[in-house]
Amino acid sequence: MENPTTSKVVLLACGSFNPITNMHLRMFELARDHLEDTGQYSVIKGIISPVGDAYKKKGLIEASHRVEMARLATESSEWITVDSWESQQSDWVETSKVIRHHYEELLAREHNRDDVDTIKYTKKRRIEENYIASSVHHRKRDGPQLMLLCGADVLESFGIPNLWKQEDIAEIVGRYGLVCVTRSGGDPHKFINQSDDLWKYRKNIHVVHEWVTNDISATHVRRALRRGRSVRYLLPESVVRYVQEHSLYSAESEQKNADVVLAPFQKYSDASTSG
Ligand SMILES: Nc1ncnc2c1ncn2[C@@H]1O[C@H](COP(=O)(O)OP(=O)(O)OP(=O)(O)O)[C@@H](O)[C@H]1O
Ligand SMILES: O=C(O)c1ccc[n+]([C@@H]2O[C@H](COP(=O)([O-])O)[C@@H](O)[C@H]2O)c1
Repeated sequence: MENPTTSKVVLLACGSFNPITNMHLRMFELARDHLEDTGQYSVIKGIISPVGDAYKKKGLIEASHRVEMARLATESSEWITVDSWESQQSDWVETSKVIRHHYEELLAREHNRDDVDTIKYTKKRRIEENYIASSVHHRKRDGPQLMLLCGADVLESFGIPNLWKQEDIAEIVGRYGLVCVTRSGGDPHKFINQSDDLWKYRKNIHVVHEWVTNDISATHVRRALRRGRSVRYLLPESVVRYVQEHSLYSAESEQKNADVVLAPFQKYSDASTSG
């Protein structure tokens, strides 16, 4: 049964997912536990949104493979899903626009649910129309919240000059909210404290501490694969099989986009390929 005192939350994670790792999945579990522990939130859904090919990060393999691997990885989850909208866009889409897209979808779905509920209710008790109108209004106000879920490296990338637009950061953190999972080497609390922009919105930033130092990165996985090393237990078994069946991640695939002249938003992605 839904708890009327908690706000429903949908978590959205954006990234390359090249390929999806167990840590990406764990990030969702950690975030859900953390938010629900506060007693204020109920996490109803997680969405993984792999970036499109136009992101042109070095070594980024085709979106169709990355989306399929994410689908396989989440097959057994009751609440984490994959959405291919972002990956299907021909141009790179800024994260603020990806969030907006998903928020609109969420509102549209809520709206449809309200319509269905209203019809059911009207059939049952036609005379109480005023009550129906007010309850619909109330539900909209209390509709699900969408929060961006990321690792500390993404939060810290907010500080890289000319990477993110200031108004986008304000929109993401101020309007939607952020859940940030610690990653070895980073200190999100310190970073928030040192940024006036983030400090302003600190109440909307939920820092989740991962106590088990877990340095799985997609970069590490790709490196192991091109060296013919095992990646078992770093990735879900179904993803390991998919990688093998399609012979993904070789020295050649790592050179994809190596000659691309980087746009400002890609400078971070290149620098982050160090894990
Ligand atoms: N080990 C980890 N701990 C915390 N967050 C993580 C971890 N690995 C990935 N993430 C987060 O998952 C999201 C998607 O990450 P991404 O696809 O860039 O994976 P990555 O492992 O960082 O990739 P790469 O090594 O290719 O840069 C980002 O928000 C990132 O911060
Ligand atoms: O919206 C922006 O300005 C922006 C700037 C830099 C990076 N991003 C997003 O951040 C994510 C970074 O992923 P990755 O794999 O490069 O670490 C990816 O989804 C990018 O689209 C977004």
